[in-house]
Amino acid sequence: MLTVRAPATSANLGSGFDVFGVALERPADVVRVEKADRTIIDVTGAGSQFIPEDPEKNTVGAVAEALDAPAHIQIDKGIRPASGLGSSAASAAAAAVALNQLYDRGHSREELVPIAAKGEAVVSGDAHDDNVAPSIMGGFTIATPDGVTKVSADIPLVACLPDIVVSTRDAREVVPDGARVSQLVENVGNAATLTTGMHRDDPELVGRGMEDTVVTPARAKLIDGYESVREAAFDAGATGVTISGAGPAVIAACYERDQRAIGTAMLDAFDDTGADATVYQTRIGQGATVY
Ligand SMILES: Nc1ncnc2c1ncn2[C@@H]1O[C@H](COP(=O)(O)OP(=O)(O)OP(=O)(O)O)[C@@H](O)[C@H]1O
Ligand SMILES: N[C@@H](CCO)C(=O)O
Repeated sequence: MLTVRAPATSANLGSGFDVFGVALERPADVVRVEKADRTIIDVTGAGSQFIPEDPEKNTVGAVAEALDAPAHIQIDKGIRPASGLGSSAASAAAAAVALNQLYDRGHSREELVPIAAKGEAVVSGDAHDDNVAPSIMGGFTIATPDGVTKVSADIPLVACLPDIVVSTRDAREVVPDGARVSQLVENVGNAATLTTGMHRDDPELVGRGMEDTVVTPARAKLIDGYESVREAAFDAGATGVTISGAGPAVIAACYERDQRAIGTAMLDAFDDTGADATVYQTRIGQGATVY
């Protein structure tokens, strides 16, 4: 039996749609694997009642198939599904790392990224790498078709997850077909600012670079209270606020001294809309860990 813990992640960070991602110190999924004649999946933990155990429908099934590594796979969910915190990706990332080692396949962490992304294709119809890359490799990652670039940044973050569900599949439907050149120019500036901030461990630059006028406004409509939560987080000291992944979680970059106040402000703002929420005071963390 081999055990791997893979962290939650926050993709996009506003200006880096389908490219940027960060590993979060917490929460995380824990996956245990042992060799078997065919793949059998058991799921327990947060939101497990909504997660299929059929290998054709669970993200880890596609990973076992891609690695030709049939196994009994036990998933203990620490990350609720349809959260925007890379729940489906964390299981896939953990399974990829675990099965690669169990079957001695010899893939590097970077090589495991597109393999784990096959799991994402099962649930969202699209094999985007921006959640699996940081969950496997840790830090801040830039995932492009040419590979993954990683920066080991240290930035405090607050993630606030309301008690509502937004599926990635639905949130991808509202992504606009195009953007104006002025928006492209703005996003290039923001993405470059954010990347520089990651290299310098600078929450101001990272926060400023999280602005996006293309995808985020279209998706904000799917999250009741998003604008007021964002405003409350800024008022409490956040340096940047955006939708985490496909939502409904909202992520704020900040200085450590402001984390608690920002968490409380976001919770209160969701509460005003009638939604319960969970706050994670977290920071950029490491990738999947083998026990
Ligand atoms: N191992 C798994 N863990 C979580 N969800 C899974 C898993 N396998 C299949 N699913 C399905 O994937 C969907 C959740 O994935 P989705 O991408 O919508 O959310 P997410 O991973 O939390 O969000 P995001 O990618 O925006 O961070 C649910 O329908 C769930 O049943
Ligand atoms: N980049 C993806 C992340 C969620 O899986 C999206 O925003 O749709």
